[in-house]
Amino acid sequence: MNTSSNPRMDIQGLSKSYGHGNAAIQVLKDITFSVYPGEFVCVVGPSGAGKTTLLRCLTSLMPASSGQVMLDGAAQTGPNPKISIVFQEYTRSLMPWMTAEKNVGLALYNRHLPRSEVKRLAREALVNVGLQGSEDRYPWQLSGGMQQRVAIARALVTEPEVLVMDEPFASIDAQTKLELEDLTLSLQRSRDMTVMLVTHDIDEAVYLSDRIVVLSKNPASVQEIVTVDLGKDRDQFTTRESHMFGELRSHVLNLIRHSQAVAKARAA
Ligand SMILES: Nc1ncnc2c1ncn2[C@@H]1O[C@H](COP(=O)(O)OP(=O)(O)OP(=O)(O)O)[C@@H](O)[C@H]1O
Repeated sequence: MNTSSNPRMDIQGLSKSYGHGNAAIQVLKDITFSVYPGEFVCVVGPSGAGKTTLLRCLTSLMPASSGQVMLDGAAQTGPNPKISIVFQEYTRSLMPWMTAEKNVGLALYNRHLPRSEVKRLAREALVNVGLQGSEDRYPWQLSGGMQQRVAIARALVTEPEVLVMDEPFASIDAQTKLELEDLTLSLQRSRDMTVMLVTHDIDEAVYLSDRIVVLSKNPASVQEIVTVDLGKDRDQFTTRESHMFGELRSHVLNLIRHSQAVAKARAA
């Protein structure tokens, strides 16, 4: 990550309201931050703050009410193949009638590659997420963690510049979640990829991030951007036990508690 270089993604004054007229509810208000090449940024905030709305707007899955998102200096006007997305609900994002290999190959459908090349790339992507030997299995024959690995392979087979993940490990058991966090970190490091990940889990955010964007609520705006100076080499035991990890966790937790209290007082 190099914050002195040009941003890979520049989110400028993004606002979003649902509904119209008197019934309109503003969820995002003037969200502005940049993500730099090779950076791992997590977005956290109170429950229901608008984290998923933010990811949908910045990947153009949904139009923002105002503001814009720049990718490598160009304003985004629709979904961009340089950005891949991994959703929380792998059971709904994988095609149950397709094998793991076919699910991954699906991401390459509009590249007009020979079938043999799609097969080769899909198999290679599955190897990269530790699923060699499962290529011909269907999603329902795989554990939740394995299904999410397929979804990650499908997101990475197109070699995106930016990987956007919306609570990707929220429905995964605790042990597998740690493995998938480390898998994501190692894929990000080896490809020098830019990752933006939304999570409810503050420990996960501190463990994975170079910086954490903490959102407030009602409407969501950027409360603080926390730099995580834990170095590049992270380990589920030693990193999480370090003094700095504990301090960062407390700081982020306090920010979220504060914005939750403010939102509650405003609503009262
Ligand atoms: N399509 C929609 N139409 C109207 N309101 C919506 C829509 N999608 C989300 N909302 C509302 O916007 C607010 C933010 O929702 P969003 O899912 O973005 O928050 P979140 O921070 O991701 O939530 P969570 O913490 O539960 O994951 C919520 O009040 C939600 O009810």
